[in-house]
Amino acid sequence: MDAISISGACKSFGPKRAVKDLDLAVPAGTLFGLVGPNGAGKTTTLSMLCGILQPDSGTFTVNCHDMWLDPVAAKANLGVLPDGLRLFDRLTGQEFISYTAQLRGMDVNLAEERSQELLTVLGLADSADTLICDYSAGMTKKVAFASALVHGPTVVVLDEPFESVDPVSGETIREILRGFVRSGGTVVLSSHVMELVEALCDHVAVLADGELLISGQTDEVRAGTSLQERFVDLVGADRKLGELSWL
Ligand SMILES: Nc1ncnc2c1ncn2[C@@H]1O[C@H](COP(=O)(O)OP(=O)(O)OP(=O)(O)O)[C@@H](O)[C@H]1O
Repeated sequence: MDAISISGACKSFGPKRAVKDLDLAVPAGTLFGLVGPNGAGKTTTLSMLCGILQPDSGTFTVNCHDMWLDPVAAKANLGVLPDGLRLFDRLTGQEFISYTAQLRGMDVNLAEERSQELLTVLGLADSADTLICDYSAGMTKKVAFASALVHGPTVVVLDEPFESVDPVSGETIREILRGFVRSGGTVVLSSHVMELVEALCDHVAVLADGELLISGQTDEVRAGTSLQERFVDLVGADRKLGELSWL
């Protein structure tokens, strides 16, 4: 069964066709990496999937619920770490995670308990009572990550979850995600770090210029080489362009 299914997705911004008739299926219980060059359409695709950005056309389902026809059902078991979305930064980390949990209908005591647990696991216990506006970029990312998990979703969509995050916290996040998938959850994440995606994700899709170039098990996509090499081959980078004669 597919936890996520995208079919015929299109989105343009004026003349720019950011996503072009994209089909993508994410099997349940997988750790799925979405990679692509800058401007490939990753954030646009994930934003449409999560109900943040209105698509021009296409269907987006989460756990068989249509995100745009039945958003309440589709979002019920979904956790989202969006890229660049503002948090309520006049709340402390503890308040924000707890508030998010309560918006999800959780009991206040459980919300407080889980937010403290998440802050501790993510190394933010000492900053639990600091306002988010005073957090560093990595701390803010970790609080947003915690708020994506606090209600115990079955599917999580994470746009660049490792960006700005220190190596120790990065390993903690990877451990959390591996454990989540072992217990039956599904993860979709975008990243520019090929080594990380190759080591962490069992499935990967490569997007370029709004189109899906390849999708499948990581070993199939790698095709006997490294994901980095395969990615560069697929997106057709001209290595000579990296040479600056005057430098
Ligand atoms: N709100 C917007 N208005 C106009 N153009 C946009 C908007 N959002 C995205 N785009 C354009 O759509 C294309 C896809 O952008 P998107 O952010 O989805 O790419 P991405 O793969 O997430 O890139 P990156 O890896 O750099 O984060 C880009 O050409 C971008 O300039």
